[in-house]
Amino acid sequence: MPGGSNPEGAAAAAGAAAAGRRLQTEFATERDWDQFHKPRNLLLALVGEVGELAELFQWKPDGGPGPLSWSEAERGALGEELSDVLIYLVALASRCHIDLPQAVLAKIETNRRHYPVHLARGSSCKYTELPREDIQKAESFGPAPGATECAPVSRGAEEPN
Ligand SMILES: Nc1ccn([C@H]2C[C@H](O)[C@@H](COP(=O)(O)OP(=O)(O)OP(=O)(O)O)O2)c(=O)n1
Repeated sequence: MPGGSNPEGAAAAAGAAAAGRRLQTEFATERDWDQFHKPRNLLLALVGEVGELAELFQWKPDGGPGPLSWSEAERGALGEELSDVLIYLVALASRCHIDLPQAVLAKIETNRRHYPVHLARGSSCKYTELPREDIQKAESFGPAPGATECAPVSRGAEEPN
């Protein structure tokens, strides 16, 4: 079922994305910025904002406090950069006539198919490396030649972020 076990959450996310797209279209149109918002421009702007997001994390020490413990100012910046990424992503999808909410729901279904709980739980393996005899045949996915099976993730051994 599209939306999986939380259809209300998926519907709310789709509604928020649609509202964001409307507001961003209005923002650009009233500034006569549509001329600057070609797909390539929006993609590069998106990548630039991902870089700004990465800057917030880049010199944090390994094992240091994660984003939940950051200062109020840092968390404010985190919210802004995440928003910039989302705004450009939504604009890019719209400019490319991709129905992003619908595409996201469809992709989540694909992800569920690629990573069945009974095979993927506790494992960080790529789906092509999961031991999936039956699904492998059905979908013609096979491990890459020479690929080694990846080890299940041990919950106790997680790195701090
Ligand atoms: N041509 C533009 C310029 C800006 N924006 C919107 C989308 C982003 O949410 C935000 C990006 O603005 P800036 O380029 O000023 O970047 P920042 O907000 O990240 O500012 P700074 O670089 O100072 O952090 O504004 C836009 O839609 N189209």
